[in-house]
Amino acid sequence: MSLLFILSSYFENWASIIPVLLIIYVANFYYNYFTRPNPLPGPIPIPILGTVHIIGINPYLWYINNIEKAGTIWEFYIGHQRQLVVNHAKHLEKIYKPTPKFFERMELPSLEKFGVLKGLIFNNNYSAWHRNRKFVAPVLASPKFLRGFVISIQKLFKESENRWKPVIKNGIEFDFSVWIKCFTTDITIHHVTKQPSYSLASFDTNNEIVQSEQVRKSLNFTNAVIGFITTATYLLFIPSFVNKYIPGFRSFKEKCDRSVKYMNDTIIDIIEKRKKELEEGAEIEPDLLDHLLIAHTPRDPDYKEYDQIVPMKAYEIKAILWDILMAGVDTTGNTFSFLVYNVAKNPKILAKIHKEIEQVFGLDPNNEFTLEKLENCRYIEALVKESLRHITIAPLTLKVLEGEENVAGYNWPNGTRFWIDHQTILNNPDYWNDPEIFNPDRFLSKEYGGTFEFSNMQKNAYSPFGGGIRICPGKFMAINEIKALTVLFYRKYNVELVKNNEKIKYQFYGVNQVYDLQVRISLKDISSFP
Ligand code: HEM
Repeated sequence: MSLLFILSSYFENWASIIPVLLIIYVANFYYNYFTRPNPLPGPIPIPILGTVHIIGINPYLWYINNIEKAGTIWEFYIGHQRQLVVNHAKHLEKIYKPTPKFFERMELPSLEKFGVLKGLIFNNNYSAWHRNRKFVAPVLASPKFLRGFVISIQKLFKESENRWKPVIKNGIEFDFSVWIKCFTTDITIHHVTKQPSYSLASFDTNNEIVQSEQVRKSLNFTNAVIGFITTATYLLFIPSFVNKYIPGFRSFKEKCDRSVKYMNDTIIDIIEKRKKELEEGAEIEPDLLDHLLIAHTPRDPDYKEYDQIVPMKAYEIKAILWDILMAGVDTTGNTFSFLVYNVAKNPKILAKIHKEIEQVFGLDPNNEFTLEKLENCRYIEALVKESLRHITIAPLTLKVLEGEENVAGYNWPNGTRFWIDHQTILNNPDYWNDPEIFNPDRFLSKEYGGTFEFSNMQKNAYSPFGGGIRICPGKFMAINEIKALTVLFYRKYNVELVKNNEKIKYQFYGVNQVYDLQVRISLKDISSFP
């Protein structure tokens, strides 16, 4: 204030101080930039925007164009905040240690008011996060939960098949990237919250399902779920100053806020309704919501009278459901789109899939199958792993350092932000033979006809689900969902690209989002099995 006072006495009015303040701000910004410790390669930032104007919201694309200069660790800026990008597995050793040292993630203060930062993904309070993780992670990985999930997937797929029935004889064409997003949205909403969800029915019927109040509400909710990941990415990469004061950005931010509020209110309604049903004696089902509502209460089959653990509060459950809806939809959906594209391009891989399906499930393309059967699909498992490696849907994850640490040969202060560049690590020729080639055999042992280069791999070179204490808790759910979908499609249908010579199109919005993937689905001649 006193500086402003002194300055104001030199100028005739307040407005004339503004350019001087700006000059001071810019000079201070560049002084800090040019004297920063451990200068690394990266684009030079400008005040307020940082490097967003050069690299957009996908630092990976900037990196690809500047790979020679970048080295194994480089930097970019969001506003005035320095960000480091690590793209070598050898630098991950300390970051993935099972300690809270790299626990913190990005801050999204604009979502604070909705209470969604109190779950897992964006929770930066270690003890609150730890409590939630202990409730959630064991359920998502439990055979009981996964068994029910595999059955739900088959039921939902059957519904789509029934709608295809009248037209499938001549084959059907549609944008697979949209179909799969509807599928993963419905299955996640249904299996996590038990609510009916109609986005797949709406897609299959070209929006001609009966628009009852329930359907309309459900579709609004689905749109909010799908839009949320874009919102979160936007809030993360666009500095808050820009969102607050620049008109176009401000109105977009307000629209995001309305959608987040709608999603928030709907999730609260779902929890309250189910809580009441359970209190009135409804039967417990093996989904996540019921589990979280009853855990450590007298209705919990493992309940002990002197249990010290306090049951989950509604606000904690809300934040967790929010997380799962956000993390479970686009991730699996886009991974499966990449898989479908790569299988369509590789007839030899398709033949191996058919062979394994015949061995494990026999020739009946309508059999209901179990989680245990899926576990026997070694080739399909390798195929899923390779899909996650070749173009990984989560190319970047952020970890924030607490305290000081030496990473990549440099000492870094408290609060340093490390982005792990999974896409580059998963495609580094130092770790992978011909990484650009889509080859599931690299994950398969020699005994099963593979090359198994995976077994000699550099530590941490394969971490599409992240690593350390915050490794993805939905890993088994995702892998089983993609495996089940692979079986359901390829045992019964031909899945071809409409434009076979076109490359897959995708863009980074929080995850790599595939778009405009036109496919043709037709009934397979079952006798064509090898
Ligand atoms: C192909 C599918 C998926 C991929 C590639 C993926 C990848 C990731 C990655 C890279 C992280 C960050 C881990 C880290 O910080 O080191 C993460 C976190 C997370 N994922 Fe997934 N994920 C997938 C599917 C799912 C599914 C299906 C769910 C839930 C049903 C889920 C729930 C979560 C949650 C809750 C977190 C935050 C964990 C925490 O901070 O403690 N993910 N995932």
